[in-house]
Amino acid sequence: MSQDLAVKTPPLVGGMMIVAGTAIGAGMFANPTATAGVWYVGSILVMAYTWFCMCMSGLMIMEANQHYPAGASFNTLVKDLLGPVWNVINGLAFVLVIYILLYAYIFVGGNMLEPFVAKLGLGAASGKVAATAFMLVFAACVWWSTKAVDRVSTVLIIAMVITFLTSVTGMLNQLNVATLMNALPQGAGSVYLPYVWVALPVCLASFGFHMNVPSLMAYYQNNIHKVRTSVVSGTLIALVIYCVWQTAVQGVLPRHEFAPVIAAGGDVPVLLQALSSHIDTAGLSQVLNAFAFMAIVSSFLGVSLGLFDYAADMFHFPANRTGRFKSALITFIPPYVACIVFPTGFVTVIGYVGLGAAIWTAIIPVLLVFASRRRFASKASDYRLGGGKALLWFVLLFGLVNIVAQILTQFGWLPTFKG
Ligand SMILES: N[C@@H](Cc1ccccc1)C(=O)O
Repeated sequence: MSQDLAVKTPPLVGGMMIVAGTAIGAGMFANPTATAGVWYVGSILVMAYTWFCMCMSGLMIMEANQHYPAGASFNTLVKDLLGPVWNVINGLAFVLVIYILLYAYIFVGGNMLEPFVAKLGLGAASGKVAATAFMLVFAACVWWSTKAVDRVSTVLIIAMVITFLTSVTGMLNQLNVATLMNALPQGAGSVYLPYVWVALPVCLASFGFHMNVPSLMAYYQNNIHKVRTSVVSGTLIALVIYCVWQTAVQGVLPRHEFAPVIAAGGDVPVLLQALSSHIDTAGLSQVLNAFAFMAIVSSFLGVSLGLFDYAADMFHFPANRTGRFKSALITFIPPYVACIVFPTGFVTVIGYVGLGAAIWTAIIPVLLVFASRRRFASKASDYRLGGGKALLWFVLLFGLVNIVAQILTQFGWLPTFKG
């Protein structure tokens, strides 16, 4: 079995960072706004529920993956266990999610650069120029080499840890428990439960990391113990960071003051602007801005690499500059054009990410386990996720609820909190 102790595999911390790094991203800025309706206690419960289901579904991909040689891709598993139809559904949902994420990152990154570009005197064009500049600079990193992405990401992660700790400590110092509990005299109502549906898909998106599982199985040579620990602790790190962030934001910005942020589709600069009117020092809001910008860039790099490699593999583009240029065109042009032509709100599109991601991060993993338990006679040495069929149905239901919630929200059939 591949868990042979003689096989030396890389240290655990790398896997944990990969999972935490992929999970923590745009969702972070969407969560406080998307959960303004359920507010603080509700949001913590929604996040805990989502974390549990998403962590379990990650382990399900691992359980199915153990029957294949290390390095087998997500595609290989789906094609072999579920057949060509599911493989097409999976591929489409995968590409769609990445395109929407890149769209959101270019949108937000451009918005954040706009004040600087506006100083050049470009007038109304400055928003588009800013989005173009953001896309070109960071797409160039991806095109240049994976190593360039690796280097830039490492620097970003170190700077993010510093800015996150600085800004969050500053915010937690100014935290108001009455704000957090929505107990201010001018508090915005006490109806929370109907808003849970709108919050779910956005939270699902913020716990997505599942394309990492087959890569981790390759990285750790099918060592179940290491992959399981990476998935569980990486997603736990994400949960803790999201909860701290949620406390800092919803403890500073009262529920009724989310109105302008919600009206702007959850725009990150509008959220940061609203926060800065409650945070005393100007320095703190700058640190927060810097953190937000780096979080967007690091997700942009990580997510685009996923599609970049997928495109290169699918169209057999060579790994030279021209081949990489073709993969880059496929990766960046569609989301960039969409962003210039249809600039919509940020939280709105993250909801679509939740819809597409529910397919391949919740439903497909459950189906993979059903199929693999049927296909492969279980050996004593095999890993089997506990919880039996009940857990599989629990996670399947989670995926379906998220899909239905997002579709109904789109039709305007679910109550949305307006502040
Ligand atoms: N979790 C990522 C987005 C993501 C969704 C689905 C899969 C992978 C990544 C974020 O919050 O930015």
